[in-house]
Amino acid sequence: MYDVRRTVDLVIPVKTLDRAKSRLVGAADRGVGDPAAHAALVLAVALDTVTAAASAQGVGRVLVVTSDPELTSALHRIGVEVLADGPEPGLNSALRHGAAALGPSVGALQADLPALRPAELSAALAEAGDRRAFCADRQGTGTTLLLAAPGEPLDPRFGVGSATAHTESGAVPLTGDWPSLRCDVDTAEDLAVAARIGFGPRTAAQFVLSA
Ligand SMILES: Nc1nc2c(ncn2[C@@H]2O[C@H](COP(=O)(O)OP(=O)(O)OP(=O)(O)O)[C@@H](O)[C@H]2O)c(=O)[nH]1
Ligand SMILES: C=C(OP(=O)(O)O)C(=O)O
Repeated sequence: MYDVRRTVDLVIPVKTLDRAKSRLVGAADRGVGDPAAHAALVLAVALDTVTAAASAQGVGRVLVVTSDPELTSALHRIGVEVLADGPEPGLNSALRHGAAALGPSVGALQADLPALRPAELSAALAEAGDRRAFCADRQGTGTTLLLAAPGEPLDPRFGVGSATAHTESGAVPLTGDWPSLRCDVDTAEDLAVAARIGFGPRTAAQFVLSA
């Protein structure tokens, strides 16, 4: 068990399945690039991420911000809350829109963590305590998790170089050894690393299907 002193509501953003994870097109079907195979992979990765996050100690509500109808239906089937994108376009706007619908203690989690272990997310919440904090990706340049201090705005600064941007915004870099929380999948190499950690069941099934 972890010393998780507060409950954090998480917002998880996902583009429409045809636009999301463009650098992974072809990864699920040996380079063919069939749009249906790509959508199925992005869907599986998102569902594995959300399911793991929702079961982590210290996580309260999980809200996915997306305007994708297929993902929305799949999330509703497993009892996950969904909010459509607001009027402002873009990732950080989607995060602010989601955070505004959640409680006083909020965080943002990336949707592309197919090997996520709930215990590693709980450990990150425990290390953060009541501080504004973030977890960098395994390359150290991006961000997989941003936590606002209780009662403070999320103030998300995701995008290229977000680890630096979050540090400059006063967020403490979390230091734990959490390979599954740090392994977001943008490239085929990231997917290979996540596979070695261990995919969640839906993502694993995509690769069995394409084998
Ligand atoms: N709801 C919502 N989610 C977004 C938006 N833009 C990006 N995201 C999500 O935010 C996360 C990071 O986005 P990006 O790094 O821009 O894109 P990506 O889908 O991860 O990958 P690439 O297409 O390969 O760049 C992903 O889960 C995206 O699906 C947006 O406008 N609305
Ligand atoms: C948007 C980000 O991630 P990625 O490009 O890895 O999806 C980020 O790390 O801020």
